[in-house]
Amino acid sequence: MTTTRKHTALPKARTLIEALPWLTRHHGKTVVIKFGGNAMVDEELKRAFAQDVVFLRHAGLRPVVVHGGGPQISAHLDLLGLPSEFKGGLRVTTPEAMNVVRMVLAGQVQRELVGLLNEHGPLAVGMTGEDAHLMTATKHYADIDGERVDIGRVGEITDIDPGAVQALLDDGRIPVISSIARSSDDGDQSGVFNVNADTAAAALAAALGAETLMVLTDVEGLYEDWPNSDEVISRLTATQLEKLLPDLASGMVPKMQGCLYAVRNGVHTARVIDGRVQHSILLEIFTDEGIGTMVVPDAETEGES
Ligand SMILES: Nc1ncnc2c1ncn2[C@@H]1O[C@H](COP(=O)(O)OP(=O)(O)O)[C@@H](O)[C@H]1O
Ligand SMILES: CC(=O)N[C@@H](CCC(=O)OP(=O)(O)O)C(=O)O
Repeated sequence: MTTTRKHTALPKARTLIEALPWLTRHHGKTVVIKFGGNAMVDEELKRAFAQDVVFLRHAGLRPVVVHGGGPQISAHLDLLGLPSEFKGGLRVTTPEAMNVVRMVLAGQVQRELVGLLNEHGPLAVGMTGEDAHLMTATKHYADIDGERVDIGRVGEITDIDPGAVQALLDDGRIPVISSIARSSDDGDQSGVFNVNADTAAAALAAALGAETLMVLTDVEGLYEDWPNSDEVISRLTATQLEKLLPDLASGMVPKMQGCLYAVRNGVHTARVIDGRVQHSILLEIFTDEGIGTMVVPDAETEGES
């Protein structure tokens, strides 16, 4: 090897070695990654996302993908001349809209992610919360200023049966899950519920005993004083987050509620990271330069990357 080649190769080796403690720490651990609809609109980002997830799998972690698709659902409803209305951060879901939600999430967004992951080998298997009783839900009512509001076929998860996901992970596969739940009511003719994907990812992370919940979105993390400042809170405990929850708005509400639920139910860290940054997952897991916001259980004082 010439001296020049040695010089250019060395930083690459250093980067790999920097990852060694994180590889050791995360080996065999389950990571639930929520890929948000707003971070999913860019082709290059989607490809980089798939590469990162496959990298995690080959590095010995057990990644599970739960995907959103809010913008894609809204675009399709718009195409059909149907309205998109949100109350308390959740889509008002008529039975007609429910059909569109299911079609777009399971038939379009999930298929695309499975395809991108499987460009790297026979790894990804798509399913929805309906499959193998993965997610069971009852009707959820929104709480708007203390009032109980009917928002249609939006579900509240009552039970998770993670058996099928565990089996896929044990088989070395990458489960890719759409946030649609079966109804707990056998007499319910419509059969399925629309669940916010952040909520579904958090519930699944807890049920799987995941080490990490990672929520990718279209902002840098949780802003301390949104929309007035772009100061990101880098780390907070469950109790600190609980105090902030009433002041949060729109899409951040289910995200941070999900993070809180996850760390209060056995998940070691819940992170909100910027899905617009290419390879943000690798940066977050394998380098010292953790980005975004990390939520930890109350007892924990020292962080992990
Ligand atoms: N405190 C906050 N910090 C950051 N973003 C916030 C905050 N409060 C509200 N938001 C809004 O939440 C959005 C993220 O939620 P959402 O649009 O549902 O993302 P995704 O499609 O990734 O699930 C941000 O783009 C921002 O507009
Ligand atoms: C009940 C509810 O609001 N469900 C969401 C499900 C998709 C989702 O959560 O997508 P993002 O992660 O891209 O926002 C919806 O219909 O938009």
